[in-house]
Amino acid sequence: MAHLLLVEDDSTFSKLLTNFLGKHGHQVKACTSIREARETLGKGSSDGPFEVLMLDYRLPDGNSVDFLKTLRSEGNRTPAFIMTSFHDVRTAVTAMQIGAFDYITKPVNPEELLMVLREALNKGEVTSVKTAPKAKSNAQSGKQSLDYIEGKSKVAKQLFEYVRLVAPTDMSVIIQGESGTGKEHVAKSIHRLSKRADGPFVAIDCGSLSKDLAASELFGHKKGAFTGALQDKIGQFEAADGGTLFLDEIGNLSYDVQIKLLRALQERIIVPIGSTQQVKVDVRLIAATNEDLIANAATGDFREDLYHRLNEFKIEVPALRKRGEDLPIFVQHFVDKANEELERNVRELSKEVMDVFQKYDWPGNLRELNNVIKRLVLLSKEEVATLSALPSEMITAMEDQQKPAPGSDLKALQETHEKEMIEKVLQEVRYNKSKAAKLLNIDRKTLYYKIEKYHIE
Ligand SMILES: Nc1ncnc2c1ncn2[C@@H]1O[C@H](COP(=O)(O)OP(=O)(O)OP(=O)(O)O)[C@@H](O)[C@H]1O
Repeated sequence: MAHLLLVEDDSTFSKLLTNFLGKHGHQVKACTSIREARETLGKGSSDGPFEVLMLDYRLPDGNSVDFLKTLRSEGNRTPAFIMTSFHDVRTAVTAMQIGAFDYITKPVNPEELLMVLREALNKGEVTSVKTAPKAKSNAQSGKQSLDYIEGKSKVAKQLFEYVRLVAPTDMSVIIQGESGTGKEHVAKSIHRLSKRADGPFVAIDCGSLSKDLAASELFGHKKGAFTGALQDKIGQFEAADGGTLFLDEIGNLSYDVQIKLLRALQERIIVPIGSTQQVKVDVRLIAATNEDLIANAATGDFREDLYHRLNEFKIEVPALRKRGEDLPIFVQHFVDKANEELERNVRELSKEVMDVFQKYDWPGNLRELNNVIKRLVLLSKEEVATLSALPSEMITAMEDQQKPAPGSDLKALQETHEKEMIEKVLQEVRYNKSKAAKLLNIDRKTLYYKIEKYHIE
């Protein structure tokens, strides 16, 4: 049995969900607004602690992405997922960057809800630090992990050429790319192919670090350095000694922490908070961002000197929509993975599903593809997954995407204008085609051609 907090303002849906989850042995506390949820999560409330937060995206007093951002900045690490309409998927993708465990699209499918809940419960507390297992030997670390797809497209080949080129050096690297494109995967590849492969790979999600705790997380602290520092703590810089430190969403670090980071990089020395002792560290830094750090530097949000220190080498990870022939390769990979995880036996996706996938623009990139396929596999009873297992909103969204926005098709606009003009002039000259051609400044042959083209009577 798990203790869950549900924040949902639709009371009928909230009751349904509470009953359904209750039948599956969970205890649900339901709130209807952010304010109520804050009170429930607040100190002294007898309802907590909660194991998972289930948040409707649109709430009467705000949206749950902002709410979650605040919770994470206050140090709350309870796994959370957002329930959203398909049209808000882009927002849900942002939510995952700030530490939501997953998102689920409405109307909520019960099996899918239980799957996401199970995964959230298995994951336990959301941490900002993810340590990859140490590579066992040089020979092994040189190989790509089985979970890793390189792809065949031109952009994929170039990406891995850069990875192989920079990996053996000790250069700092900035990995830039949209959310979910696989930046962390690329960072791990660089580590595995580097001379540090036998050392640790420590990944920190700067997006989910609270401002106050970021410095202590990175550089460690001494007992009593601040309220709550009950014992000495080693920072992740020290934990990554001899290996690679991967800072995801680096643009989120505060200015103060950026200064400390620059010093650590330049002098290879860190000083834990509340300590006077310098600690020598040997760490290679890889940073990832989906922001334009140069633009942030121009506005003063990111230190330019730190940017240049990090930018010894830059790698762009392409968006899924630009990876063309890689899509079917990733699809098969994620289908195999989902079959294994969910004990299903989906062989492939139908041609219609693949057509939708090819046309869809995948704002959440590989992460979104992985999620959509997991749901497809979960909901498919047959060996071939069909359109019926796709959220209908995805198909509609894809169709809307295909249509040009009103007024944006320049050619159609020009043609409409041209037709109207020819009709007007022809009326003015009482259908004397020679006169009309003269006034329109075209020859008679062209005028005849256009009259036929636009079906002008
Ligand atoms: N080359 C790859 N082969 C197989 N799976 C991949 C690959 N790249 C990424 N993935 C999968 O796609 C998902 C997103 O990858 P990852 O977390 O590395 O993206 P990211 O760009 O770092 O995301 P964010 O911007 O949110 O930090 C993960 O589930 C990961 O397992």
